[in-house]
Amino acid sequence: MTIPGLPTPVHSGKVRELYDAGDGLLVMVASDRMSAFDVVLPTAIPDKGRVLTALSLWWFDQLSDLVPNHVVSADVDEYPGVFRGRDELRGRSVLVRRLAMVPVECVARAYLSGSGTKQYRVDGAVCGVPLPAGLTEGSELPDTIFTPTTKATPPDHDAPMTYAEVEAAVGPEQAAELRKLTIEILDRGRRVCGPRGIILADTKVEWGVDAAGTLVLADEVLTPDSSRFWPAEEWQPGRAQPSYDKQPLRDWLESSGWDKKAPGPELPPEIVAATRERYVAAYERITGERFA
Ligand SMILES: Nc1ncnc(-c2cnn(Cc3cccc(F)c3)c2)c1Cl
Repeated sequence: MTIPGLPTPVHSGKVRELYDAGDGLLVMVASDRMSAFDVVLPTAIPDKGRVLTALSLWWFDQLSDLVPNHVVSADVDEYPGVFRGRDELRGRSVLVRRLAMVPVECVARAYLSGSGTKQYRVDGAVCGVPLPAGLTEGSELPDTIFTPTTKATPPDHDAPMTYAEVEAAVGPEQAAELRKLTIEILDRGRRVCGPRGIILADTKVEWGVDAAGTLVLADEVLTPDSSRFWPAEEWQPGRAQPSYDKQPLRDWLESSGWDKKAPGPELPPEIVAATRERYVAAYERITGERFA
């Protein structure tokens, strides 16, 4: 989504852009683009960017007693320069302070799934963390574990890191803080989501360091794009769990005969509507607030 009059993004993700706003500031923008099975689909999901931005901001606020964060403002009328008042950014962007990003994708897991299950089946461990025997896809773990990865540049994939490798990368003090805080964030997210019928299985957070050397929570936090959200009433270890937000889309794609190596197909209106509704429902159930 190139926005006229804005500079070229300093980073373009599958569904997001990052702009330099000068004076040590960045503008993060969440688009309505949807990706599935690692493919960006041609059909946008209306309001997806606004819902995920609102949810992330709500979590930053919920976590503000635990950790400082990079948010400066989410009011586009307060943004600097060419970003100020731009309607294309309203509700789907955040003005943040530029940090020195920690070179580790900080993942915490309370359930075994995806790449974690694959590692477990080979090693009986995930990122070097030994797990009990007898676990399967979707199993709840006895404790929340820290399972970091490298920050690979596409087309390379993020590679699992052992805790010793994190210590070598950032030093033992910061490694201990990354593990403790990342686990605490997932545990807090679970305490909010669980009673509302949503299993928060895992999450990925990104950390930066400010000029004072303090760890600051950056990027997005506890959204369906950075975490696995499962409907609790459908939890069944032993198979891939349905995704709270993506399942209607995944089911349709699988039934449509789409070849996952081919470009993504256009989505029928009812699948777009069902997907939008899942994002809005997740926001309203978690925050207890109506999505406007
Ligand atoms: N506060 C910060 N300071 C320095 N760097 C970052 C940073 C770099 N990359 N990313 C990931 C990303 C966030 C959004 C849109 C994208 F395209 C990519 C975040 C941040 Cl958030």
